[in-house]
Amino acid sequence: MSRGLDQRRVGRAEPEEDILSKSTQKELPIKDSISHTPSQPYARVAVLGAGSWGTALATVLARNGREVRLWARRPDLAERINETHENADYLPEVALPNGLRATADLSHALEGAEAVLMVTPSSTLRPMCQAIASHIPAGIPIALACKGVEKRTGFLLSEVVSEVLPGHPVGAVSGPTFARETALDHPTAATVAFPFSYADRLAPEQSPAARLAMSLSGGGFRPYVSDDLVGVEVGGAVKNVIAIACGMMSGAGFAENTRAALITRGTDEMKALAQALGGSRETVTGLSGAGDLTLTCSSTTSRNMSLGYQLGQGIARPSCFEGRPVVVEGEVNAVSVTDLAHRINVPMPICETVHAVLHKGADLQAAFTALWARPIEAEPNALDLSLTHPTPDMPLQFGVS
Ligand SMILES: NC(=O)C1=CN([C@@H]2O[C@H](COP(=O)(O)OP(=O)(O)OC[C@H]3O[C@@H](n4cnc5c(N)ncnc54)[C@H](OP(=O)(O)O)[C@@H]3O)[C@@H](O)[C@H]2O)C=CC1
Ligand SMILES: O=C(CO)COP(=O)(O)O
Repeated sequence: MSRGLDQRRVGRAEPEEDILSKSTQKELPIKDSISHTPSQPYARVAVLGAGSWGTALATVLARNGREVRLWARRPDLAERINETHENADYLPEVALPNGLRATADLSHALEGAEAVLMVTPSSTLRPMCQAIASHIPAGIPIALACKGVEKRTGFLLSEVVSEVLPGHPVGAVSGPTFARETALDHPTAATVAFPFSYADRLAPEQSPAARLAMSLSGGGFRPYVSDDLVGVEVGGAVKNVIAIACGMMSGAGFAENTRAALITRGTDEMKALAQALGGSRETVTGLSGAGDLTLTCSSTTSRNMSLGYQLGQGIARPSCFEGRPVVVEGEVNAVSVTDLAHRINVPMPICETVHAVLHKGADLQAAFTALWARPIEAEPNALDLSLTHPTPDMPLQFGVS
């Protein structure tokens, strides 16, 4: 039984700070005996997924001197990337570095890799892990660059990896990082998170988080390191759902006050979920939480914001993105995040509202009117209040700018 599933059974988990301080106290003699030599970047990295984000991360790694094998699902795309040094399907007109080679053969992609990045949509993670199981040597660190919660199980994506591929350190790379800007080397910061314990007899500098951060670091790409994987993963999964809410309200004609309220209250929903799963509320105020939420809620470059915006304008789902299939993680994660929140009794009213509109046929205007008319709450939730909204039946004035 995985750690997360245990926590979901018993409800609220022991706070991360307590776990860390206890283990640090116990492990002090080990900590003192570890030598802190400089961190070595990984020489060769496999990036699985040649969509926009996989290609951007592979570009950063290769530009910073790593040998990179980029796995593309379609052999023709792999061939075109190698011939033209461009991924015209996902990042047109971005020159890809020489150290980046694409392949459609998973065993070839993983051959000699010292670390692996998983960058296909979250719903494909479990089959991807199953597909690589016989090709990946034991102990190779696996970092998630996809964002989400698994729908059927309510597992964080790291728990999916640990279940299918036990024995690998599992972490994540997450932050406010639009793929195209990252590939073009615009100044970008992100968090690299792996759980850390001195009991593993590694100095922090030798941890997978530090080594992967060193591997990515350079040019415009500035990584930060964290050991709160739960907090980092929760931010990445939830921010996409909140961005859809932001898009819906913007598309329906509301402006900056509304966006700021949704970003702030959305951050609170992330904090509550992270804490309930054993992560830290503080992590959620960092790049992978509030940082990514701010980015994603700020422009229709975001596919999640854009979907919400179109729905808020009254465009029917099949016509959004001109009918093209586009990966919108918040759409599937509106279901998985709210299901998980129900299981462990965490109120997430914005995510609930998005879920109701996307998947339960709720009317967008009525659903957001109800969201705004909820009983008044304390901020932060220290006070035990019982205050009803004074005008619960007055609808929001949609369409008035
Ligand atoms: N784009 C961005 O700016 C960022 C994205 N992310 C996250 O990265 C993840 C991937 O998104 P992104 O790269 O943007 O998506 P894209 O739509 O750009 O690319 C999707 C990729 O996944 C592949 N794929 C689709 N279905 C499957 C499947 N069933 N099995 C294996 N591969 C599949 C596609 O292959 P094919 O071309 O053959 O269909 C393609 O390579 C998401 O979780 C997203 O949230 C995180 C940070 C930034
Ligand atoms: O995660 C992202 C930026 O950090 C990309 O957001 P979208 O999937 O909404 O485009």
